[in-house]
Amino acid sequence: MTIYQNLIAGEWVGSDATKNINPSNTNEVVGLYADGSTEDTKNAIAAAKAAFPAWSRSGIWERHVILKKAGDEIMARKDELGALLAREEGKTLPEAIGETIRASQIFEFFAGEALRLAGEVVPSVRPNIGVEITRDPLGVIGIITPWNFPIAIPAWKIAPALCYGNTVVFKPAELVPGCSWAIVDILHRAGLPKGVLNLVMGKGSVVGQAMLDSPDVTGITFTGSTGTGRRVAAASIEHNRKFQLEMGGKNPMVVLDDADLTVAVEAAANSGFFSTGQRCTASSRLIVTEGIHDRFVAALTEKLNTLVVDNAMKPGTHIGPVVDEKQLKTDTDYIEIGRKEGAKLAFGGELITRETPGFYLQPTLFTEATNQMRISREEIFGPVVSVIRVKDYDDALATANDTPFGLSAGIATTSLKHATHFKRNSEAGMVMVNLPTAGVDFHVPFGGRKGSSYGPREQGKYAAEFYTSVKTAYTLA
Ligand SMILES: NC(=O)C1=CN([C@@H]2O[C@H](COP(=O)(O)OP(=O)(O)OC[C@H]3O[C@@H](n4cnc5c(N)ncnc54)[C@H](OP(=O)(O)O)[C@@H]3O)[C@@H](O)[C@H]2O)C=CC1
Ligand SMILES: O=C(O)CCC(=O)C(=O)O
Repeated sequence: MTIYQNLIAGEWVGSDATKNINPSNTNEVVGLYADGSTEDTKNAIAAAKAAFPAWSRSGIWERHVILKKAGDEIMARKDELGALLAREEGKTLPEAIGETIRASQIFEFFAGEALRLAGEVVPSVRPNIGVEITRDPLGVIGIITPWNFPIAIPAWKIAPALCYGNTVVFKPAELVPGCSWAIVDILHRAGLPKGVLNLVMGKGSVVGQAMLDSPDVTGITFTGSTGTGRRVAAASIEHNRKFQLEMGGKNPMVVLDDADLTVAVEAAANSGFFSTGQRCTASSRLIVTEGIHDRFVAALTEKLNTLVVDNAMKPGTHIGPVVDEKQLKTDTDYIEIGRKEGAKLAFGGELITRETPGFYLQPTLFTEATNQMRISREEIFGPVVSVIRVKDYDDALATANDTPFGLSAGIATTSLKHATHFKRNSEAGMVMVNLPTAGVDFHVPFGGRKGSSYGPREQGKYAAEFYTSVKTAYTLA
């Protein structure tokens, strides 16, 4: 089998490799991907540092053309790349193609942003002096991505990093290197100069750690677990480096008595269980007022009965497998914890077998959960959802906000008053009304509050805040 190699200083290198396994069919090896070392990472950082002066002064048309070419090629290959994504991560083929389209749109968006780079000229408070405010690129950006969005998250970090004139060392999650390799290959062929974008696949504890330890990495953007996020933060403070963290969520969806039941059930099923619940924006707490509680639980259970869990590539599958054995164990451990805590298992909870050997788990719904139970407080990151019964809207809002996290939050209601109040008073970075808490647009800010995020927002034009440093220049006229 061919080894998909790392890209360091414009050369494909590496002979040690790790198998990329399909979670829908563990007999299938998706490909062999290079296993980078500390030395490889140091070489990649040195290459990115050497390439920075020229790339930071490159023309905006050159950046536009390269990012646009990448966006166009990803779109032209959406079915093939979507299939690769579904095979390596396990989300269903339609979801995977949708994510691939999103990645293409992100490159197109930042191709446009490259042409819109601008500063400000303002008068000084002193006579005969001009003031210019501009944005400089940071330098070498370390990009560390998780496994759950194998093409969209790399796209929304790489595209702005390059657009604003930074060079990059990129380390994707070891579980899903395929889509990352493909987009780096596309950008390389699109004409990026040597060393501007370096790919080092391999273990977080080796490659990621070497990035954290390097004084030459001037910014790190990270999405993943809270534990690793804290390591990124500690190491970055040590090096006086800018960093941005997107971590977990325990996102609430409030369902009020006056909700449209169909809208509420569709939003809850999508948010809680699609993409196998493996989204940081998933709703894992359904906070339901008394008057609709029993009808909502009955309708949601009926909906769950219709969802097909199977091979991600099979037509008709609604929910693919869990990503790997480790995550499956986390999910089943939490199901056991929920049972012991006294929540009622209203649906699912069992492992299932399918034609192909994979990590299949039934969508799992607990009712009679409290907001203090571990299943309601800790991020599970699987298709496991708790329903928490509350008295009224005020109780629902207080319960929704009573969490260490604050990424996204939703409300299902037909009341303008409650929707408006919830948008204002939710302690989450993203609020959805009558919509799933997951599934966001690519051109507007993405990020949360409290334990979910740290640093400036990602995506849209707000991305400039992380990837650039503001400079104020004074000139005597
Ligand atoms: N907010 C989100 O979007 C996500 C949240 N999670 C949460 O995290 C839990 C565990 O997932 P997991 O994949 O283990 O998350 P991690 O935080 O371990 O992984 C995220 C990224 O960090 C890398 N990494 C791991 N250790 C280090 C290190 N010491 N230094 C630098 N980088 C490192 C990983 O590399 P590698 O994987 O190659 O070792 C991966 O690229 C999930 O159950 C879920 O709760 C997970 C994914 C996404
Ligand atoms: O919900 C989305 O569209 C994005 C979610 C996400 O970025 C994540 O789960 O890491």
